[in-house]
Amino acid sequence: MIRTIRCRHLKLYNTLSLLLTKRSTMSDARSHALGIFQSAVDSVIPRTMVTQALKCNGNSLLVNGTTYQLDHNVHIVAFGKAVAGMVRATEDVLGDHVVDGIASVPIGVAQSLRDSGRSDLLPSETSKTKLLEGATNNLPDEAAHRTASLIADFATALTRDDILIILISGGGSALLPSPIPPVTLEDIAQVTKVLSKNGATIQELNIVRKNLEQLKGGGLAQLAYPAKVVSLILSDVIGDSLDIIASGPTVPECSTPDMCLALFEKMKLVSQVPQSIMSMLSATTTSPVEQPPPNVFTNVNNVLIGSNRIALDGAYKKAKRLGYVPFVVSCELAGDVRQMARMYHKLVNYIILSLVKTLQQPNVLPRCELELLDCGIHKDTLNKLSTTIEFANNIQKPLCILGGGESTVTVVGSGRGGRNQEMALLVAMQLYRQSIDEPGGILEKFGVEFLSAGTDGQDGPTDAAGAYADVGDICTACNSGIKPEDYLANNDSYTFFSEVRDGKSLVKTGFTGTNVMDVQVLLIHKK
Ligand SMILES: Nc1ncnc2c1ncn2[C@@H]1O[C@H](COP(=O)(O)OP(=O)(O)OP(=O)(O)O)[C@@H](O)[C@H]1O
Ligand SMILES: O=C(O)[C@H](O)CO
Repeated sequence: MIRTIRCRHLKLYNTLSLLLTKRSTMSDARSHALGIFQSAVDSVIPRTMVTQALKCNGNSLLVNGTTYQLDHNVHIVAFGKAVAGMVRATEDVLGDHVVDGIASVPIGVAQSLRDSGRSDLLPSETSKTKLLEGATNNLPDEAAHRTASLIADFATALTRDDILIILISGGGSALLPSPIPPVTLEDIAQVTKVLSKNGATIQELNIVRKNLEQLKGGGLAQLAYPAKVVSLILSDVIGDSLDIIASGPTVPECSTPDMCLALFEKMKLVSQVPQSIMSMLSATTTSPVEQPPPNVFTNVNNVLIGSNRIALDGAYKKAKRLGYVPFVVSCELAGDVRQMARMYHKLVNYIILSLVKTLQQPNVLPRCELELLDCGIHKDTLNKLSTTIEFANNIQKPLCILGGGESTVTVVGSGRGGRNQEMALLVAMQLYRQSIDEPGGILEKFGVEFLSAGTDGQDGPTDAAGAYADVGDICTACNSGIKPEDYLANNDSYTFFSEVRDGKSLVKTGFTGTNVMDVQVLLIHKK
């Protein structure tokens, strides 16, 4: 239940506003947070990743320790939300060694890239790769199905002299539907909807897809055999499991139909799963599963070229260059957005308590530690953080805490927003409430800025990547009669940030051409 903010504390707001709108500190910290986020994105943009992965020297191509002979024998297959730019970068590196290609990309992607002035993320005019759009609303549809069939035929026609470069990113599962009859495309769309609506994880959803579709779970690599396969993979899943990203079309499969049936039972969804799927899974469990030829996967070179961890590495380096002591709390943060915001609020308190080492209240720090463990932070991480805080304190430098992953929002209201904007608003509100509850407390001795944004540049159905927020945003809102808790209750974080400070707290990067989930930047400095 959202507690009502006590707007009668007007005097205190004004003092806080004054403190928090000290122009230079505010804008410095803000531009630092944005710069750090931008570096995270820059380290996983298609051109950076692809040129690092494909090393060309004359007619030889080195990828992940394996050398390939180039002889105008490269074919491209691509599917996912971020592959248009990956195709462009691959063709730029390999030039006319690329002879043909097919890419399955989301509906409208080409137009929206052109509209936002990012034609550099589209295949060039002379590209050999056909860009085919489909999968409206990230669901498998007829258009994507047709493209998937073309891709299957394309891969099957390759010979041992060919090199197939497969470019994979998040959203690839919906863009490469290949139901095994009698299961139909509609059945696949139906089971996807039922599982997603009932809170199945992406791991659970993709295990089901892999057991029902031909190209998933290593199926595409099997069709391409005996061609040599190089798979460049951009991860949008926590843990970066290659068999889960886009349902692992080039990764050997070890799940079974039994696992799918057990999942439907566990989630009490048996009655909502199409009959053809239930029959197929039940039938396969009783007959031995067909094994792929033994050499298929020795011909496959799967390379993870981008991930949230790689993005956070980029952010870490930038923070260090800007004079912060950086610390990565985790690149696997997941769960409800309120829990994640609570964790960041606890982190702020843990850090500032450690910095001031409150001798008057010796129990506060251990309590804070227990709360963080309770929020899912590992003991090991806390120990390392504690050493980092001490180091920052000794050299009198500000701290930059970095986190990454993907939160979830249960949308109950009719407002506009996204998980990142909602998290930023929640964190700022918790800090604000603390300032009200503890006037003159230790929080006021520190500047705290928080940014949360999606690396793809789009947070929910909005044109913002996320938001940057601090106590000042909430003070400013309250001073203008805007009640943040009303916006939160209506999942209307985008409108909130648009109305406060003329929308300057929204992070707007435009479509970035990559997608490795979300990044948080928390800056803490002594005032
Ligand atoms: N008004 C809202 N406020 C907060 N979150 C919202 C709102 N509307 C939608 N969302 C969230 O936005 C998400 C969908 O947006 P988005 O396209 O960024 O995520 P996605 O489909 O997971 O894609 P990707 O993983 O590629 O970022 C959903 O998780 C949904 O809960
Ligand atoms: O396409 C998919 O399966 C998801 O985006 C996870 O990679």
